[in-house]
This record gives sequence, structure tokens and C-alpha cells, in this order.
Amino acid sequence: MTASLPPVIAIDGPSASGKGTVAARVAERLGFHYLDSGSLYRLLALHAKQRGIDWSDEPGLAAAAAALPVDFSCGGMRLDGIEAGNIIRSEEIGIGASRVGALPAVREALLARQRAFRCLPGLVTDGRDMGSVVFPDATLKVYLTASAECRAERRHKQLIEKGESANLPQILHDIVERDARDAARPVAPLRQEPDALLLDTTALAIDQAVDQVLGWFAARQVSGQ
Ligand SMILES: Nc1ncnc2c1ncn2[C@@H]1O[C@H](COP(=O)(O)OP(=O)(O)O)[C@@H](O)[C@H]1O
Ligand SMILES: Nc1ccn([C@H]2C[C@H](O)[C@@H](COP(=O)(O)OP(=O)(O)O)O2)c(=O)n1
Repeated sequence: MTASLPPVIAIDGPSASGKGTVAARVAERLGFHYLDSGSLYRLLALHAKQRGIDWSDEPGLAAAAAALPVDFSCGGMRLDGIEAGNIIRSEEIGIGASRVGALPAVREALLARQRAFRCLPGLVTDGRDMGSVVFPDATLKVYLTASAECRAERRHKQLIEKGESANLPQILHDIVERDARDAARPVAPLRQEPDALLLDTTALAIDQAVDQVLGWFAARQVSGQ
């Protein structure tokens, strides 16, 4: 049924589990395209903030999502022509992304944009509903996670390395709250789908996680699943 479509590796999981890091490295190793779907929700949250659209205004956000002025062609992420790759990484925008992502009309408006990334030779993508909604026929679905404490420590280290101020207990609180919102929403909630393989990276190095995903993908290709 899907034999003619480029392969997809879908990596979903909670905040700061390492999805983006692992997905980008897997894509690089395979020479595949990479879609960080969370960046679209983050760019929309930032765009709404700049335009005075409330993060609960579903019709306003859906219209903004359909016409989101983003450009990934330059290797970065331009919003309205201005590089936004750094500014969307703040915890505030992460919370905004989680709030706008809870709205069904917003998710619908971003669907086609995400599916357009499925190009030859293949796509590696990460988010919350890559395997369940956006690419349900993905060749490989991975649910990547780690303990909440480990994830908070990773995010804390990441922010410190970027020279930003960071408070570990606050980060842990924000992560737990955001994951709870992402998991509780009725549309495309964060959860491990029955056909997704669990990868707990709490005790794994990045390279080990990457090798595991590549191993699973190679096995899928051999078995033709
Ligand atoms: N085993 C691991 N797997 C993936 N990321 C890890 C691992 N150990 C540490 N990290 C670090 O965790 C941080 C958060 O990763 P990131 O890819 O931003 O997560 P996510 O996309 O899930 O929010 C990064 O700084 C990354 O280098
Ligand atoms: N496919 C996706 C990706 C992200 N979201 C929402 C929910 C998340 O809390 C925010 C931010 O996602 P992002 O993957 O960038 O966040 P983390 O790096 O995992 O902290 O966006 C979503 O609803 N669906």
C-alpha cells in the first residue's frame, strides 16, 4: 500500500527526552530529510505572540497556522524573514507551543505542511503525533523517553551551555506540567502507540540511542515491514 512512498522514521516522546538530537543524527547517518515538528508549533506560538493572537484563540490561531510565514530553505528557520531558530527554544514559547498544539483546528492546519517533508530518500521526524497521526504508515515508530529528572537535567545543561539562566526545579516543574497537558488533550495526545518501539535513554549515551534506532530501521528494511 505504501511501497511507493518514501520511508519515514517517526520518533515521538516527552519533552527533553532527546528526540531532536537523536532524530537529527539518524537523519544525517541515513542521508534522510529531517522534520522537527515541534518547531512548527513553537513558530506558531511565537508568531501569535508577536501578532497579539491569544494562545487560546482557536480560529485565529488556525488561520495564522495555515498562512504561517516560515522558511526552512536557508538551513535555519525564518519567521517573517527573520531567523527564529534560537528564540523559539525558550521555555515560555515551549509552553505556548503546547497550548496552541492542544487545539484541534491548529493541528489540522499544520498537517499538510508536515506531510510535505516526506521526500526521497526518506524522512526522520520527531514530535508527539508523528507515528499516530501525521505518518501513521511510518516504516519505524519509536517512543523515546527518559525519567523526568533526567530530562530536566538535560534541558538545564542545554540552557546553561547556551549561556541562559536556568533553574532546575522550575525546569522539572515545567516539563512535568507540559507533558501532562500534551498527554491529556483529546486530539493527538502524547502516548506510546501500540506499534511504537520503546527507547528509554535514561541510562543511554546519545550514540547508543542513535545506533538502536538505526538497528531497528535496518531490521525493518530487511524484513520488508
Ligand atoms: N542519551 C541521550 N539521548 C538524547 N539526548 C541526550 C542524551 N543524553 C543527553 N542528551 C541531551 O539532552 C538534551 C535534550 O535533547 P533534545 O534533542 O533537545 O530533546 P527533545 O527534542 O526531546 O526536547 C540535548 O542537549 C541532548 O544533547
Ligand atoms: N508533533 C507535535 C510537536 C510538538 N507539539 C507541541 C507540544 C510540545 O509541548 C510543544 C513543543 O514541542 P517540542 O518538540 O519542540 O518540545 P521539546 O523539545 O520536546 O521540549 O509543541 C505537538 O503538540 N505536536
